[in-house]
Amino acid sequence: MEIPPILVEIAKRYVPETVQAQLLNAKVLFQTFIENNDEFIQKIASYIPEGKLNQFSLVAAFSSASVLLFIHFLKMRTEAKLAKCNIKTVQNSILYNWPVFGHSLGFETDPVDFFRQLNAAIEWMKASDPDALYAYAMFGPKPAIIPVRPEGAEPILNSQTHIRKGMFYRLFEDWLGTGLLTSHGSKWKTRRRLLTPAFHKTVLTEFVEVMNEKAAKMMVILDEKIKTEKKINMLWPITLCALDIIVETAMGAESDIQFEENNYYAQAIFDWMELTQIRHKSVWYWPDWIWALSPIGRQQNKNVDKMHHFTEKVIMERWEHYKELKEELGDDFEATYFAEKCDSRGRMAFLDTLLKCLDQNEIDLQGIREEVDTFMFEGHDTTAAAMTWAIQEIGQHPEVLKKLNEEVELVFGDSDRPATMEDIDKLIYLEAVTKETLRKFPSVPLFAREIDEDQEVIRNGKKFTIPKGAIYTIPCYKLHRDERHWKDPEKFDPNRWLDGGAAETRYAYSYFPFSAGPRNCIGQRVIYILTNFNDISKFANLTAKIMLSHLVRNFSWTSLRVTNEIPVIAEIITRPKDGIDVILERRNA
Ligand code: HEM
Repeated sequence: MEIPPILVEIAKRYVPETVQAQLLNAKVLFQTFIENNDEFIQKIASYIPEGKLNQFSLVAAFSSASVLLFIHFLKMRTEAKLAKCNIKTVQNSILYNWPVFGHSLGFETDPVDFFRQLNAAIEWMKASDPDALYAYAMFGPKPAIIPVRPEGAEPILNSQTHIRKGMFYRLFEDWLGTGLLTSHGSKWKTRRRLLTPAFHKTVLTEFVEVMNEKAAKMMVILDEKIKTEKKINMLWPITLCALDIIVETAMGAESDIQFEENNYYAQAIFDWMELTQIRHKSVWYWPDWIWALSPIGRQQNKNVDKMHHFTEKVIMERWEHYKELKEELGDDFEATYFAEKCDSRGRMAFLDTLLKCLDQNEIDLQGIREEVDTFMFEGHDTTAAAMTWAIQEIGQHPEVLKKLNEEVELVFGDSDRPATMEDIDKLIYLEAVTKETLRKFPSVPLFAREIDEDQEVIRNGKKFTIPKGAIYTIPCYKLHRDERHWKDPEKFDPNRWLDGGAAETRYAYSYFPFSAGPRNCIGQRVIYILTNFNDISKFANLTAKIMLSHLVRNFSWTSLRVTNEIPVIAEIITRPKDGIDVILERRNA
């Protein structure tokens, strides 16, 4: 679709440059929609009787105008209410507020630019009003409320009332159904209670063995790589290793995904992520029926079928094994199965805890699939992203790598034995490195809640009201870098987390990479229980620590790019655009 040159000329002369950019953005969005849905549009057109096009267009134009006017009226009413609630929006030059559609059309389509824009909007709001706790953006008549200071996150995260996830999470349901991440109300409460024992110490101790085994395999792969490649992009090997770990720990399925370049399950997961991110950014794909009819929606269905097929097969095989053993062992079953006979290698998996619930009619097979899929989704990419950023920061700070080398030498000496839980507890500096990495790069950059009741917040004598119906969107990445809470927030400084460091007395909501309150990450219990730490500030990511300790014991490396110059993509997960390149060398080669 071409815009008449006269309009282009008028726009160039009289419309400010920032608004011109937003107009171009809207044009790209519209064109992408037309291109991707050509078939669908043709189909709609085929229903219009021949010769009736003009009449049809008139009725359609009139009805559309009425609907748009109504939406615009609702939008204006909401914005007037927000002004009374002391919540403002950003200047149009940062993010344009369109009639009817609000800010939704003004968001950058490129994920790196989108994230920069969001962060710039938060900075602008803080600079323009030092007392501001929140900013809003409109998605048509629906407001998204964004805390711009950590103090604004506390009332919602801490609440037992606001536990419903934001509407964006619906886009994960084609794969995850309504499992722990996406469900709410009594279903969520029941599932959370059922799943908590899956993180019991006996289950988790088995994981250390799996993690060591998979990390050792990654060392073999890296050894092979450095023979032929000068610079190595670490994102891919780390992601595959994390996926290998979660396939075995969640499902108990023997997995060698790291060595199988074309593994169909891994491929389906990566394709699903990519297409979900496209859907996330494209409002027109949100209604399920448009998505289902669109070519990429159909492609996505195939990915979902593949992933469900894989999980269902594993669940059924393990369930049959469970039932057979139950019959064979009678009264001894419980003690034997959970102690040593879960599979031929005597290993427990999250799935085994769920099978017991199935046996006691507390969950059905579909419920089990939802939860296993949820662990797959939440468990691998989060860890892989954190690891990747840690490797980047370590490779850019030789003094950090030196301290890590000294620490692993002290704990492991020359031995290449697997890491035990006791070893992991002793790696205090490595723990500080993982915490600082998750401060600068929390794996989940944004998370959201749907507000079911008005929530009042009083701060420095000023009252803010987060209205019912708002999507409350928490920019974890930006709040972790708040200059009122962290000195030199852009600096990577693991010393903050050592004894006497600034993090010891920090405000709790200035750092929450695992979220906080009732809907926090159930995966963090892995660390919590195993290490017997009573203080939440002492957790570290077990998987990341085991994988990183293997890496530090075997290799040294230098990062080829400066961290703060790497473009960050923050859609579902915070990751470096194009991964990270390092020069990797065998230690003591
Ligand atoms: C570095 C590693 C990880 C980070 C940074 C992380 C972070 C988070 C965050 C921020 C949330 C809240 C998300 C939201 O409200 O939308 C969450 C939820 C969750 N995480 Fe993790 N996670 C990690 C690892 C894991 C692992 C290893 C598992 C499972 C094995 C896991 C399972 C879950 C589940 C099931 C939820 C939903 C909990 C609920 O709503 O009740 N996560 N995680």
